[in-house]
Amino acid sequence: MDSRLRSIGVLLAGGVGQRVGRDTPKQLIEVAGRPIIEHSLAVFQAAPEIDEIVVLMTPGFGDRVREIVARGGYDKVSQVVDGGASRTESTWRALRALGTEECNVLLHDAVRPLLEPRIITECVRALETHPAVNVAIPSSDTVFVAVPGPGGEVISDVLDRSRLRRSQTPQCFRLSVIREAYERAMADPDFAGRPATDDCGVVLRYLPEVPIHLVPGSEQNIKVTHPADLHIAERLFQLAARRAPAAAAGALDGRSVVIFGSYGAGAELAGLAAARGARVHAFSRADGVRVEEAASVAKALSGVGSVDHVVNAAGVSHLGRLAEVSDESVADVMSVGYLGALNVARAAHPHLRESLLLHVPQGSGALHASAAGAVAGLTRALAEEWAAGGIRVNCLNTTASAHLAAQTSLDILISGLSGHVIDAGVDAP
Ligand SMILES: Nc1ccn([C@@H]2O[C@H](COP(=O)(O)OP(=O)(O)OP(=O)(O)O)[C@@H](O)[C@H]2O)c(=O)n1
Ligand SMILES: C[C@](O)(CO)[C@H](O)COP(=O)(O)O
Repeated sequence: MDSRLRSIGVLLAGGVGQRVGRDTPKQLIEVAGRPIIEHSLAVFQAAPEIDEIVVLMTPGFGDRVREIVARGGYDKVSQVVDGGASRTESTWRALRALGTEECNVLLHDAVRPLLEPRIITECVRALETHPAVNVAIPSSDTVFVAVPGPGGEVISDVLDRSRLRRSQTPQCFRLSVIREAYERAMADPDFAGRPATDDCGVVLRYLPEVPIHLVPGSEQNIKVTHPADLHIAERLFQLAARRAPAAAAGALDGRSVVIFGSYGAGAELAGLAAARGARVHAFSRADGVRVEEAASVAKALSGVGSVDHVVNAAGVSHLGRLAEVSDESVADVMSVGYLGALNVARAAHPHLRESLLLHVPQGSGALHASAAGAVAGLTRALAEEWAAGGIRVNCLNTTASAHLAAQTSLDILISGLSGHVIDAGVDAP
């Protein structure tokens, strides 16, 4: 088979998200600082195997997707097409929009935003030798058949779990194969009365002679279906950021990074960022820059001009119970710990191109906790306020060593996350 076929990612986003129950379709809800569909778009855009992306969007919301595409520079997107009344109708519309030239088609639920690049790579590789490919994971639950019984439902059969798999997406096909299956389905008067819940189901029913090869999916590749899935997805994105390997050399090539606070994590981060290609500007009290003074921060930043990332690692730590706190400690924690973060954010905004990262001051006790809570709240609110401008805002809350805090900071800067308060825990023993 021809391994040089073009590969087209189709994002199925034509649903209304009834089970999530919001006014807007769930694919437009923000998780980890971006609309869910944008996470999926970003994965397909970044995949070297993908040549083109077609989006099937809920009628009436196409312009929202076009805005996301334009703002994010997702230049592989060739068409945003109105979805149909059901998932299979959306697939059918996508197939009609794809033209006649043979290619690989990867049909993906836009509401599976945690798709791993590895899965796309394996699917496209599998399509070199298989005309149909699905992504699946074993079932950890026992699955049975329920039938109507006295007073409700009863179990009629318990299925053999060792042979059961849970179907995910992308579901991937040679275009001629999936088109043939759908043409037969659309010509079948019984199809509407017994629709398929996925595209492999259509191929299996109408082209049973075509084997559907399986590629291992991932437990993280969840489909946001119910309200609780929004929280699970948010948390999974946070964990992914924490697990990300310290950014590779060159990850910040050509980027400018301003760091306030030149002790501990600030100093370590300056070294790590420079080693990864960034132009680093570090400011501290030693240079006469005091984050608690708005004019001082603004002056430092105006000398730098446009900047890709700004990190506030300046903070005063405080340990102890409120009953034992001195007036001086209260003033320090509030002015450096909280007001400092606010000043850095306000002064950075006009210069900022990519992201702001605020370190929560370290410490313990009620005074510390109230300042930490204020910085976390500031982060979440700013992430929303600045999202339209494409600027991400995150916050790192850690008691780890300066080195681990700096590594985690670097991972957050390049992660694409926004609106996260990342608890980075402690160093591994
Ligand atoms: N008419 C439809 C219905 C669904 N989908 C897409 O198929 C994926 C999986 O569908 P599902 O989770 O069922 O989404 P919704 O149909 O939006 O959800 P619900 O059934 O709760 O309304 C989603 O990305 C969804 O947007 C689609 O493209 N066209
Ligand atoms: C395609 C799918 O995600 C595979 O698990 C699933 O069948 C879609 O079902 P939905 O009811 O449209 O969410």
